[in-house]
Amino acid sequence: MAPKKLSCLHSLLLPLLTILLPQADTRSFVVDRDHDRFLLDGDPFRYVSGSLHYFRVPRVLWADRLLKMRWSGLNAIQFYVPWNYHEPQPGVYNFNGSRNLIAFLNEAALANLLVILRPGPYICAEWEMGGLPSWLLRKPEIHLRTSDPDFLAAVDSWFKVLLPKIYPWLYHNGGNIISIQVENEYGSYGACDSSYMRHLAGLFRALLGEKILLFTTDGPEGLQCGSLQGLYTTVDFGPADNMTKIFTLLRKYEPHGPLVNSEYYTGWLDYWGQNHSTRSVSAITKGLENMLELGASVNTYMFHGGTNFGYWNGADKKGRFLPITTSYDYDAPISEAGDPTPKLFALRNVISKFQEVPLGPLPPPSPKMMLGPLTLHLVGHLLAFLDLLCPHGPINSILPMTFEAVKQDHGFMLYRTYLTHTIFEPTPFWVPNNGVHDRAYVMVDGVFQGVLERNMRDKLFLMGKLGSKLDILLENMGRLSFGSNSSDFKGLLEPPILGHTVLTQWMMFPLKIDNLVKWWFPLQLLKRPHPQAPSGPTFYSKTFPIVIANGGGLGSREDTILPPKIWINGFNLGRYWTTRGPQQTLYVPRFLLFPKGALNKITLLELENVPLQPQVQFLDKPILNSTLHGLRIDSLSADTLSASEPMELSGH
Ligand SMILES: CCCC/N=C1\SC[C@@H]2[C@H](O)[C@H](O)[C@@H](O)CN12
Repeated sequence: MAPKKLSCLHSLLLPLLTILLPQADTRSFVVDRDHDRFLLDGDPFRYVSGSLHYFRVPRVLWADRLLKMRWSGLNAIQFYVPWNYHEPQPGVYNFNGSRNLIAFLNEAALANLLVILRPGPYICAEWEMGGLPSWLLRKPEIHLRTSDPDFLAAVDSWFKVLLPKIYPWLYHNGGNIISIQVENEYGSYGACDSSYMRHLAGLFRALLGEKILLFTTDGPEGLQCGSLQGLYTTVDFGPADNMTKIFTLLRKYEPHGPLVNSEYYTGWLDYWGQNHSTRSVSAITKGLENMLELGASVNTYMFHGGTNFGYWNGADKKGRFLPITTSYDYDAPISEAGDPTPKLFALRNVISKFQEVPLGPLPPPSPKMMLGPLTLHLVGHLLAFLDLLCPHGPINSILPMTFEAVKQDHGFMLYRTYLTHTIFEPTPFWVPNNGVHDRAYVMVDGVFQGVLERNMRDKLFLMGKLGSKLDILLENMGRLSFGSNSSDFKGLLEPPILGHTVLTQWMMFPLKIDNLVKWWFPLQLLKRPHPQAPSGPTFYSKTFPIVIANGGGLGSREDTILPPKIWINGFNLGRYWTTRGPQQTLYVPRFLLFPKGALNKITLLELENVPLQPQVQFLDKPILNSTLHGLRIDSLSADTLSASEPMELSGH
């Protein structure tokens, strides 16, 4: 291994690793087409891999998850590299903390796991914009995932930073990366731009050399456009699919060499408002055994899903816009909270029939904590903090501007205009062409009027006086991560209409909500309550000590599960939607909570039905499968939730 920077323990291990491992010049991972297999250092090799995404797991928990995956019998892991996670602004790079890709590779090496790396540039993964940075859309005409020169220039610039970082970690250079995927299910995109794929392949070869195995992954329907001469073709499918039929089709692209399923689905993703997805243990284990009996190499997607913290969830479009939930539990063998499930033991049992699995006990599930209910106090209406939320003041324009046009990547923007005449009767208010992307909380003179929502609710009825202030708080709920048009612009895409009047003269306030919560709220002891009863977007908070009756003393801080959407000590836990479900709780890793002696701070932003005093409860079990479909909030027991519409928080 050639890790760059190791802890002292790792430095002690390195000489040992060097002795035990073959020297870099004898290391190889290749396709043996004569025997339809891989060879690792010249010996027959089959990988049984699992996907986990470092960008969905706090760094402090990486080693725990990787140990559990190794113990499960996996000999490799597969993960993406999200471009937008590491290049937040053009030319600005972040590989620190939970973004430290090299540290994650090192943790995988220490867990004795090989790596199948998928750097994109597009990754899908139900991640915000499929991993592409939204600042690409500042050129509105850009044609993503094609040989569009503007797109390729940005891709080249990004990969010239990323790929040299991983070069030392290629297996034949002494690292643990055995193969690298080019793009992701390109055959499903619809552009079918082979010059784009050839450009990527050339770039990877130029920056990574000729030895590393480069491959593609597509569903069976995408193999035609997704595969490319010189890249090893692999396929993805789940337990309900016809393995024989799909592998037969794959053989048309790879007549010789090992069969590979790069994404064998152990579960599935969740959308807000839809039922929680599950996949049966028996179907999954049967399918895995059938593939292993064929000698195929398999990556289980996901083995550990994790969480879409902050604003990082993506979205799909299936007739209508469907944001992905904060939880990426995926019904995976390791739960979102990091706990082994029966599915893990069942898969380990199958794997043990084909290769050695580590002996010894599996780490037990992490202890969970219950606390509360805690009653939050009202801090103030969102509009009362506009000076702190938008310190640079508004941007003025005759027509409303998108998030991308004002360089607001995530979260919220406030659109403001003033009525140019009095509206005496309730009058239709709407945005043409489904132009609300994605949810709009409408206020007149600070009084909440209702919500417009993309594909769901397109009209309100308003009244107001000449000069009344019309405020629209616009929520970006995550950009499309799959499908043929990922140029998913956010904001008011058209000027709203009130009656027969096209509303113009807009002020745009890009809101830095996370800065307010992280820096100002702790400092600003003053409250700025509503001039009237709570109405519309409102902040609440609560400080509290952690007292864990755990053996009488103050036990270690445990993981816990919080109902509504929330910030904990400034960390953005993600989105939450009580009236939609299926997710009713949010995962709170224990490292976010301060032990005794320090006060923890919960901050909540309610957007719609704002209670006087919402309550939150720390639970010791997640609730990911209760789609409420219009059930009233107060019909739920107090120990699950009391918050109404949840809200936004920024990236971490
Ligand atoms: C039927 C739609 C297939 C889209 N592909 C999906 S949905 C879940 C997974 C992840 O998004 C993964 O990132 C994709 O490569 C394949 N896949």
